[in-house]
Amino acid sequence: MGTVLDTIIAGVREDLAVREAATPLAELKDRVARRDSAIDAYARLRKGGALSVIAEVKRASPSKGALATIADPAALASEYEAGGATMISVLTEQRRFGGSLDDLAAVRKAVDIPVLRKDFIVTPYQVWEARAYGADVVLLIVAALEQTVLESLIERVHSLGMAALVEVHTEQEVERAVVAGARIIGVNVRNLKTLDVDRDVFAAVAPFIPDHIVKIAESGVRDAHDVVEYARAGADAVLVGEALVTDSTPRLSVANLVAAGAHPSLRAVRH
Ligand SMILES: O=P(O)(O)OC[C@@H](O)[C@@H](O)c1c[nH]c2ccccc12
Repeated sequence: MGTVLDTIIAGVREDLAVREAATPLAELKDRVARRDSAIDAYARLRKGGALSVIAEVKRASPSKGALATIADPAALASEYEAGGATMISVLTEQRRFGGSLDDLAAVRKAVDIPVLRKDFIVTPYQVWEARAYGADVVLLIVAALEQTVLESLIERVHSLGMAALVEVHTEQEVERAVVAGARIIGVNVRNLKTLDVDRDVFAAVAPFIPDHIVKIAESGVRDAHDVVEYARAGADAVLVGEALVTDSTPRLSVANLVAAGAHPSLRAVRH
């Protein structure tokens, strides 16, 4: 039996085959050529001493099923932006997360901050697709990719002017990410085999990430306290999904998380 990750990727590949048959790569390339260039997410995340909040548009998850009825993803993203989010993450995987490329395009039109395509990217076609639909950043999951594939996907992402958020779970995966040329690394504290969240994983793995690389703590943020803990452990940014999509006041909640990450007591640990 394969893992949850294997199952998700099998579905992603099936859906991808349908889109590839409908839209040739050449057509995507034409659309990419007509777009404005991507926003420099690396610079935005690096800028300023304060911790950045990346707010996610997430309708469902494999662990919890449906999370929220998001009638208007663009409106939600605008609330996140107004609350002070540095970047918006949009789930585009359909089967388990209920997302779509239409969500990505809608969010892109609504906000002026970088937008991340959160999906299970395994081929260059999906990278072109991300750019064609307006993504500035693409998620690449080390555990899902052979080293040579990871390297070539990072190169493709960079060559299209985008940034790669390279997701890891362990020290060994950090090493693979660094060797492959990652500039932004996210430690996902959700175990992709058991789907359990263990926030201590960030503090255990982050010290192995070199200083020049942006460090993102992914998953499990419930409140300001969790943000402060991740910041103390060296996070430059936190990526928050469930807590925000299930909140009735997302703008205020983002603002609270941003304020927690900017607290003066964190200045000593942030450089
Ligand atoms: O909803 P949470 O616990 O705040 O987590 C957000 C984000 O980290 C999570 O959605 C995520 C992290 N890595 C992923 C990879 C694929 C899909 C989803 C994810």
